[in-house]
Amino acid sequence: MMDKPSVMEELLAECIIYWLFILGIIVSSVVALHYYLSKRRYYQLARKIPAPPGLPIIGHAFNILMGTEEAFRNVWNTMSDCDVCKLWLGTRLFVFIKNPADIELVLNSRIHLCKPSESNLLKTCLGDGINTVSGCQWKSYRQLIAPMFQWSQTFQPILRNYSRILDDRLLKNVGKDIDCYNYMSDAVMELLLISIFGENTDTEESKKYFEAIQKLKEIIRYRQNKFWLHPDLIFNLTKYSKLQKDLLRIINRFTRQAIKNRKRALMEQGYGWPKNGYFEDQNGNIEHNNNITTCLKEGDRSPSLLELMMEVSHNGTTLMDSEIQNQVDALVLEGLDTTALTGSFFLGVMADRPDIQERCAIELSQIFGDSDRQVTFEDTLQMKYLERCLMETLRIHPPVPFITRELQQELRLASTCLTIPANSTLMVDVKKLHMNEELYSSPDVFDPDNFLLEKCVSRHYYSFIPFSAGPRSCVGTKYSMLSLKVLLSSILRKYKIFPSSGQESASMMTKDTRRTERFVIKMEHRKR
Ligand code: HEM
Repeated sequence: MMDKPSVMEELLAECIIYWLFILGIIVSSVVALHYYLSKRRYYQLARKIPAPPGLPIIGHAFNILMGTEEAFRNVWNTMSDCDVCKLWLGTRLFVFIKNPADIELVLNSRIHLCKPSESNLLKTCLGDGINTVSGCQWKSYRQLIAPMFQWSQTFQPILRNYSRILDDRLLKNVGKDIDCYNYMSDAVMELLLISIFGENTDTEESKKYFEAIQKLKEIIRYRQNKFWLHPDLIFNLTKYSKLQKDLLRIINRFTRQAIKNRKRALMEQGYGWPKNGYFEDQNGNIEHNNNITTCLKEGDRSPSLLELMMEVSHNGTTLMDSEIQNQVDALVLEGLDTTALTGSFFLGVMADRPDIQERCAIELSQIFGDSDRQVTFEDTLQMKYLERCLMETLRIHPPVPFITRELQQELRLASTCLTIPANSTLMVDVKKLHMNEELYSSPDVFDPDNFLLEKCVSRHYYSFIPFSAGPRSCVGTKYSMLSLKVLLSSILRKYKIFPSSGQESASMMTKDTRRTERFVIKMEHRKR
């Protein structure tokens, strides 16, 4: 049997507990004070920024728990009266801006180039793509990839082939209800397949790859909006975790195989594969790797983006296979949904506004006359009215409604005397900017003349930023405008578009921030 503790021992135990308690209070006070002192400026600056009503301590987390749409709607209402607005998510600060002068300060800067930590979710799935990394790594990827998109003409033979494929598919749908988004995303998918992976890639595997990328994007978006799903520990308990793993398996298998196939094809043509900027010829001699593009350009086809990436060398280092894989996935991820949404909304508006559709058709008949010939790059340069309609589509319905940055340094705004603290997440509200009455006289009305030259020059340069602007803007801008012109002009030259009965008016859906509107249209042959 154990002896009962003596009075002395009991006193000693009480004393220890007492001092431990005191020590605990001191340590937590020091930690809290240190946190407050280190963050004092952060909170001082943040306090001055206007906000929609929130709760103490948790801020707007409750709103976000109800769904980000609700939280963003609050921001939308608050921002009707002021250019800046904040949202608290626990201790994380999100600041929304919509004034072109402030936007220019951020997007044009060489300092504020970092993506916020939410993009880490994308990074953990698809690796270090140009769209998620920051710093030197981003700079070197950007220097490699951006020039590949300067060669609009090199896409022309591909686009020409493509509009023929599109014609066949359209013929099958004449007179039927067509879901614009499904239709456009199939079309853009094929286009991206040809441009990125080269020819003969329209297989079951490639369809699965694109489907997987789209589903993965949905899962990532869902997870980004539910902050309690951010830690892997919790996310791994959900059904989405398994689905994500399956999708990643499909994506990785497809891209790896595509790289392997292109390498084999190039080797069969007499080119070995480059090692650190060099390649082996058939006799095993090592030569500098600078003539695959030349070889392909001199042949009867343009190099695909994958081939360009495989070839490209920078500062003596070649992209590794895994890096190429990440960049290819990043391009598909960024390019598919955005281009498809724009085309879909454009078709919805055309169905809704026969007057505008007719003006496009007249412009196209002036370019092509009665000819059935395929569209050329030069033709696309003459499609001025169609281009203005596309820009107006992107104004009213920007596929990327928020452009985000993690601020590494404080940012003093130009429009007010407010300063946004370092380490906050900046959200450029593209939709709100494009709906500003001071920039566009009737912002809710679909009016392609908003993009007449004289109107454009009288507005602030950063009044229209669907592709963002500055050093981190979209690399696919020219590519997507060119491909949309080819796709949409091919449709409007031959077909008249009508709304399907019961269809919500596309040109009136200006206030809604939803991303994937569904428009159903009908097509009939256009009389020459
Ligand atoms: C209508 C079509 C498109 C729109 C509206 C659009 C819009 C955007 C926007 C707003 C950004 C964010 C830029 C920033 O953070 O400042 C972006 C980035 C990007 N886009 Fe696009 N995009 C489109 C099509 C494409 C296409 C077709 C591709 C490629 C095939 C592409 C590739 C990229 C890439 C790689 C980035 C990341 C650039 C970087 O971080 O340096 N985009 N895009």
